Amino acid sequence: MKSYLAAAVQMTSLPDLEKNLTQAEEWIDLAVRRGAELVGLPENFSFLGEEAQKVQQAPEIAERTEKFLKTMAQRYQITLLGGGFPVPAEHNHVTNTLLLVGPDGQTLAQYNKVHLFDVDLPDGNTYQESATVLAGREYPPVYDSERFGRLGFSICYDVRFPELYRHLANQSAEVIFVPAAFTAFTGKDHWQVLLQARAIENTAYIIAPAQTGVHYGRRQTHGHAMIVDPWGIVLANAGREPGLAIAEISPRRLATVRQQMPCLQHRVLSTTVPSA
Ligand SMILES: O=C(O)CNC(=O)[C@H](CS)NC(=O)CCC(=O)C(=O)O
Repeated sequence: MKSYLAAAVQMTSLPDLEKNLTQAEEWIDLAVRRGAELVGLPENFSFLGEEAQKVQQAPEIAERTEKFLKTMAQRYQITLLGGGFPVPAEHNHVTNTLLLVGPDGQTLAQYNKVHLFDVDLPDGNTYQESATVLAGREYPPVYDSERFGRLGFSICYDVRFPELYRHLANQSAEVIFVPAAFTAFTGKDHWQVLLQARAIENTAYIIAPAQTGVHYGRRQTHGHAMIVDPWGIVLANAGREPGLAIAEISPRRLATVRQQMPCLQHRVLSTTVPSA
């Protein structure tokens, strides 16, 4: 692992696959021009729309999205993370699936979102992700990248479940992705705090690509894609407009923080690695 630049993309995805992929490529292109070698796209980057429409279009979305990720990774010679996108599953459901693709176009890691967002918010919006999504049943993997360190994965609402991140830390994760489509309502109070908490308690980098703005109807997301360092410092924050959060991931910084704050060495109650 050497020092490198990572980018968390922030975009306003719409119920329009083609437009979203075009928008995503523009941000990837800019991230690469600015030197990023590891680029993350947010949850639902390729389609964000009505649940029924999502399920109906899932076969096309899944096929085009996977192909897009492989083409982009090869074209720009980067390692690319696609935050969740719908992949057809049984009983007219989909999985909310994340993919990590390498510069040769090969799939390096895959994860199906475990925690589904079934929540009635005080602002009147109701979310019932489980109506269309089949929950993943396995812990996310840690992908050991020689270039980028040990990469851990999660998606959006997962960020509220610290046991998932502790599992990743138990597998020696050093850089953890949290691609999200956080609601505007919860995001203003919870998003940054949760990301910093996950970074601090696991002394790991957090790369959090995000959705922002109004997508359709009353669906509005919080934005603030960010990269947080292992001390909990926000290194980059994309704010509210579509754009990028770019920061250096440094193995020296990681080692320094893990020396200054050796809490991972002081684990008492979760030293056994839970089975998947
Ligand atoms: O809104 C949409 O249509 C798109 N959103 C999503 O796809 C996902 C699943 S519904 N959103 C979250 O997980 C939000 C979590 C969250 O916001 C929190 O934990 O507070």
